[in-house]
Amino acid sequence: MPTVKYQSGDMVMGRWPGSSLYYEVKVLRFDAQSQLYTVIYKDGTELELKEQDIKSAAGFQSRPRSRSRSRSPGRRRSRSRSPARTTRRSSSRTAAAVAAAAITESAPPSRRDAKLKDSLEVRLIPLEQTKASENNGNEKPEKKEENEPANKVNEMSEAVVEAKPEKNQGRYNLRRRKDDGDGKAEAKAEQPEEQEAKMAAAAAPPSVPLDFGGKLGAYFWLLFLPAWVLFLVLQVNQEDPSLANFPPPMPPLESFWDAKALGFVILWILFQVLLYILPVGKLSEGMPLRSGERLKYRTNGFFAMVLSGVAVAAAAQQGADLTYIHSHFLQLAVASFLISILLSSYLYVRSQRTAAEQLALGGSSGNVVYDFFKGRELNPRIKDFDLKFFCEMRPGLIGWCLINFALALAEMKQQGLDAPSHAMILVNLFQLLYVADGLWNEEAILTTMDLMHDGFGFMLAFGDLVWVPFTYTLQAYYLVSRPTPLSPPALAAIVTLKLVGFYIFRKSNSEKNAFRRNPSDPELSHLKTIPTATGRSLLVSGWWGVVRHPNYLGDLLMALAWSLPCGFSHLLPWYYMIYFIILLVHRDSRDMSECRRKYGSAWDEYCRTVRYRIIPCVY
Ligand SMILES: NC(=O)C1=CN([C@@H]2O[C@H](COP(=O)(O)OP(=O)(O)OC[C@H]3O[C@@H](n4cnc5c(N)ncnc54)[C@H](OP(=O)(O)O)[C@@H]3O)[C@@H](O)[C@H]2O)C=CC1
Ligand SMILES: CC(C)=CCC[C@@H](C)[C@H]1CC=C2C3=C(CC[C@@]21C)[C@@]1(C)CC[C@H](O)C(C)(C)[C@@H]1CC3
Repeated sequence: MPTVKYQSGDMVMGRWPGSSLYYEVKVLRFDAQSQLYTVIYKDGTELELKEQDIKSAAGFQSRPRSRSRSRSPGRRRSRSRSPARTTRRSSSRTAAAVAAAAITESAPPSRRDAKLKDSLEVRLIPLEQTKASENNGNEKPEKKEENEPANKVNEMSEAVVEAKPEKNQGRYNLRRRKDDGDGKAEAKAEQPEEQEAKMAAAAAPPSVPLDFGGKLGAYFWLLFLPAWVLFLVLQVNQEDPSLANFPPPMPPLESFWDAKALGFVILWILFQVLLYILPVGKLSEGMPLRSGERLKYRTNGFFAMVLSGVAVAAAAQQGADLTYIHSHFLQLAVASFLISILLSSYLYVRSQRTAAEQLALGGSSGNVVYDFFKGRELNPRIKDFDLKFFCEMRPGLIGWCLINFALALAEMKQQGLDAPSHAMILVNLFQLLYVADGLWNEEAILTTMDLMHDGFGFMLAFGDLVWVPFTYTLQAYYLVSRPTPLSPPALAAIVTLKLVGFYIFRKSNSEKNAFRRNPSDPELSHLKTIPTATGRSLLVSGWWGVVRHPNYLGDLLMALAWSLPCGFSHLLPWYYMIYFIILLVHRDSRDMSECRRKYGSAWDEYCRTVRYRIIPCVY
């Protein structure tokens, strides 16, 4: 029977990930199966540590100032730069201070010091092991610190943690927090029994606060979202869609249903399924799951879009009347809604048989309506067919472009034009570019919130299959019967706005995606980062140092450029802009809570350093 060295409640010294520094921690529990201690740092960060990374407090003393000063020049520079190293107020330092001190330094010392002053001055210094206490392989990191300039120390330790986790495992014997989701590489270095233990520990999703107004909110959204789509579709069909004409008249019930429309929607989805499963294009790896597994995704979205375009053009050539989409918009939306209901019901039912480790952290509240709405299973798959990825990236998204194109044809037909209006061309091209870019960079979706954290339930199924194709097309629908002339300067200004927004959106998304995929990418070596307890780091310069969601900023500028061509006569074409502000502000706050939970004080440090959320100096 193995002995447990430390008991719950013991105050001991725990090693901080990626460093040789020890902090005072409290032992919370010991897991006999995984042989790991869960400990809590003074700032609330929880970690799971192996026994070798825990020492009794007796073997430690405060780091003597003189010793640190007598190190190599690189080391000396590091000491003199960081106020934390010289401020001695107590015998321990918080985990946040480590994160703060570890922001990789490429900025001049004075600027960096000024930035960190706030957070570090009141913090405490780490303890150092006395010679007498066991070393357990701490030599390497110490040496590195001595041999390299201070700014490199953290870069190196991060690179080791993230790019070469196997090595790190050997050197530090640390295990990341169980909810961090980046465990695959560690698993590689472990024995099968250890992996099993780890997976078991990672399995049960911890409870997270309910979102979207909780259980009552879920009832509301379930009713409101379809009703809102119905309202928009009926409203845009009115001759005068102004708010004075609210509510729009309700058409007879039988006009909601058209079997042919359902047939078309099913055909379209099946066609997209076919394109998705074709063994063409790259197989990309998703981010590591809680279990350590990395799923593979066929990222051939751009190819699917091009083939869809060819198929639609061929159908039109054969005499297919695409303006049917305009004249049967409501029926097509209803058919898609039915499919989204069927799909979410299937998802809910199958999630009852899904292993706990495959459930999302939200969506397992036990309340049927909430869980149905939010989605329980993180990555529902039928064999290799990933339902969430497929629905988010294919039928609705490519369908959005098809509908826009059909609406341009409808405009020409209705207004007797030889070519679509400038406004219609702008809206079509802008949104086509947005979708094409999303599909071209399809791999990047694998590092977004929906793919990494959200379960697949009604919200996303409805969002992907109904909301996107039937509300994101509203501007084009609006223009069909409402000619909106644009002067050349207005045209130029709108195009410029779109391009600026697109540049910010693409660059920032690509930067984060590249960093998440390979933190030691040489092209990103100039960026400053904050290490976190999970072993992942946070970008704190570059785009992600300007605001916390630069990608949202770019997206919002693009949304503005989509509405402007429709003019200011009605609020309706501005609906997307208003909705998008609400969606992104809410998404940002959801992401903030999620990151706060994942990264603890390192996240707070990031927020202190990057003060604005979406718009620099404003919000
Ligand atoms: N048109 C539309 O309807 C919609 C478009 N979008 C767009 O989709 C894109 C994806 O958005 P979304 O999924 O919401 O969020 P993000 O792509 O911004 O992903 C957020 C995640 O990025 C990681 N992250 C946050 N800060 C940092 C940092 N400083 N350094 C490194 N990683 C960081 C965190 O995950 P971790 O640390 O776990 O990697 C966080 O959870 C955006 O461009 C958005 O505008 C989104 C919603 C709707
Ligand atoms: C109100 C309601 C039903 C909300 C559901 C939200 C969904 C519509 C959106 C959540 C995240 C999305 C993304 C895109 C489309 C809208 C949804 C599904 C996206 C695929 C659009 C194209 C972009 O290039 C993108 C790939 C970055 C983007 C990812 C997020």
